[in-house]
Amino acid sequence: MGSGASKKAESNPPPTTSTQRSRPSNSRRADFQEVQVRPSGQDPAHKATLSTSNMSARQESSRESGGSSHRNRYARHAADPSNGGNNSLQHGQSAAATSRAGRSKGRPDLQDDDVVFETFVHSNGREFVCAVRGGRRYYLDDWHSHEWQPFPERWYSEGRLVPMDDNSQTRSSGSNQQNGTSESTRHSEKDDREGYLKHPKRGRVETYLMEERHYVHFFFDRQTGKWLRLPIGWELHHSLVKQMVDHVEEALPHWGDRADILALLRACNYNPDECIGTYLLLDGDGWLKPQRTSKEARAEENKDERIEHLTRKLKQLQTDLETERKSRKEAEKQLSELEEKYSKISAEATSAQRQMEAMQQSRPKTAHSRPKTPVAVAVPEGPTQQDLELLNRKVKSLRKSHVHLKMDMLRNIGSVGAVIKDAIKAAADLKKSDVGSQQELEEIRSLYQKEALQRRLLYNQLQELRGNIRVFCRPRRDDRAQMCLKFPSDQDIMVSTGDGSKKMFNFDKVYNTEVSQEQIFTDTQPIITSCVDGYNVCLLAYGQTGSGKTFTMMGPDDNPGINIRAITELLKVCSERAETKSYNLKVSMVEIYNETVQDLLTSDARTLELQMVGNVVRIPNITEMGVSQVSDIKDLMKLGDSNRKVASTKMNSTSSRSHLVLMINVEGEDKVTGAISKGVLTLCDLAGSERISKTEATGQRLVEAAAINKSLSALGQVFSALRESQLHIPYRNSKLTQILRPCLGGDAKACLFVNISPDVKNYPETCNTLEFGSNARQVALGQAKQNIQKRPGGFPPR
Ligand SMILES: Nc1ncnc2c1ncn2[C@@H]1O[C@H](COP(=O)(O)OP(=O)(O)OP(=O)(O)O)[C@@H](O)[C@H]1O
Repeated sequence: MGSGASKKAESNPPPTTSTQRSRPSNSRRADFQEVQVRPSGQDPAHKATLSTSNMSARQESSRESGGSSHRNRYARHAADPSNGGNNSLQHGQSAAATSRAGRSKGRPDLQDDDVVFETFVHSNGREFVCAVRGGRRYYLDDWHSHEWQPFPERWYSEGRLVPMDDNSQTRSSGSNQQNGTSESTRHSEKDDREGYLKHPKRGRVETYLMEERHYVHFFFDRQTGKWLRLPIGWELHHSLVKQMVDHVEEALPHWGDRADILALLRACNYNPDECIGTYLLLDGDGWLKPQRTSKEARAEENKDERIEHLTRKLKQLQTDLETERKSRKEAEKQLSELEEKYSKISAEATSAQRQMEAMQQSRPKTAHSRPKTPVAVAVPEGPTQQDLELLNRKVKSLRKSHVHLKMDMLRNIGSVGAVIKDAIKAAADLKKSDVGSQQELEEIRSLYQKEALQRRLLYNQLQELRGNIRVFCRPRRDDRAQMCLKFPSDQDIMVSTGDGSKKMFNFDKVYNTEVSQEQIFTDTQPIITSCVDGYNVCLLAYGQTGSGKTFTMMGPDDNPGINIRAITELLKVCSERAETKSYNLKVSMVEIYNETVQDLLTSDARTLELQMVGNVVRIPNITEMGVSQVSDIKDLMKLGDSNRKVASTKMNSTSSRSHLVLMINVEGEDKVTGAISKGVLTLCDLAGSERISKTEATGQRLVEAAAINKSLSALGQVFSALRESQLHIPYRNSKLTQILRPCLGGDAKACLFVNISPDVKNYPETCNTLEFGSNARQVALGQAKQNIQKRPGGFPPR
């Protein structure tokens, strides 16, 4: 928001009062103006007038009453959707009402006089920082002029108000939900992530290159001692992945190709529902289906042919079988008929035989007893010889076919027996393999136990690979304060109050109040010095004013902090490697004050512009000073320090209201291979994170507070987005997050110091700081990458 914002405000002048008209247009009054913003329906006589003096008086009374422990970043309570959401803040009065609603709901300590910061997103895409105090809403015309203007009534219908903490959510729930970028960003900068493609059916399709964070599945290769990417074929055997693929396959049974499913699952960041959704959304799209190779097509065609051939063969066999069955039935019928006939004929033959025998017995034995003339004897008609022979032949053939049938039957019974035998054998095998599986299971169990042990050993290595932000907690030494801290272990810290409430936090390292500067540096030394090997490294100090951030980062002259020790150590490491590598150390120092980046290594504290090109942040014209010996460092720090704006606050007369960012570029060239490594060490002393009511901020201090609130909220939003692997990481929400982007973008190593006060009076702020640290600790940036190139010239400039 710069001159453009001012112009817009000028072209739509808000209602002004006589007080406003009378002041010079170029006035740099750093205060709220006396205003008359009359909410509709409010009695015109009931004009609230607010001036610097009465604001201060209100604050003083609020502070003295000891009730104002509200932290401005709790502004979200004021816009609780249940209270009507952002858009329900129709005017100053309702803002106060909402504020009160928020107080009664979530923060009983929220006072009417507390300042609530918001962002007004105008429908034209521009954004303004707003502040609500005492039921009145104001907007900041320009970070440089520090002029708070009364919020124009008509703007309520021209845009929306967003509590500062919820910026990212509102952005993504707005009209740009799909691409995750704000309109304002689009208006103000050309975004090279936007693009389009031409789809044969859908026509022009808008595209956006999301800065997505993805899970990547690795396995540990013992041979190389490295974590390698899991091939799809292996991953399909992983139980968790298998479950996901099963889940998708169950929902989309016709898909069939498990590798294809897994590929889309990977693309959907292992979210089966998203995978199913994507498939269903694009199903039927010719583009989605992979092209068949000619081999696959041939195989497919052959398969169809084969199936057809086999079907034909099967049909033929079925017909043959049917014919066979019929003929067998017929043969059986014939057989039974013949058998019947045979038994009849043989019965007849037997009776004819008997008759013949009887006739022969009754014939006279002598010649005279024999009649002289032949007598015609009536012989009963029986089967002839021919008949008998025919019959015999038939019987024989029947016996033959009977034997055939019997053999067929026996053969069939034999094959059924073989099938049964096979089944029994298979069942036995199954039983055996079941026993085998049990043994295998036992082996796997013991293997798992071994693996679990090994895994514990590999945990630290994994942390390194995942790139979790390492969070160190350092409480300030304060001998006069009543301690509210306990240190159960070197990774745990317990915060307790007099009323007995306790909170436990866990960090990578928790120091006690006695820890030395040297010890602090020793613990961060390996991370810091890795920038000599081409890593981007970032160290941040976060905490309320006076908690020891500057002490930790800069430190006093006789007991220096991380900044000076780090550069000294880098010089030492570089000189140790001088035989094989030549190094070049360049230092830049900037301050981010009121959303303006200022170069601290020029006497005029020049304002710098940031350029975001893809993932790269450029700061053209930034002063870079070479450092070759330890004495250079102190001169450089002094120069930067003298240029730094230090605003006094009541809590700490030297407390800084700006972020100090020290960047050390370490470029090394291998004398043998010519390979160039380029690492950047970013050391950042953040502005105090405390609520503004405690610092009694008015006027210019209020503008500073708004800027600090905006940037630290933006840092928290970046952490949250990274932690939740959101599609859009809102780096562009503040200058601080833009500058820190290379350190929080996925290939750097990051360390966060949460500096806290041990004083029981600071309990709420201490808890807020520790919560911020806990959230940051869950952020995984991904494996840090070395920036090494064979030839110079390929590195993106900062
Ligand atoms: N560990 C410590 N041991 C001794 N003194 C300390 C320690 N930490 C901080 N102090 C002292 O406390 C005072 C406030 O510390 P410091 O200025 O570092 O706070 P800060 O968090 O940087 O505040 P600001 O936000 O204003 O920059 C200083 O006088 C500093 O010397």
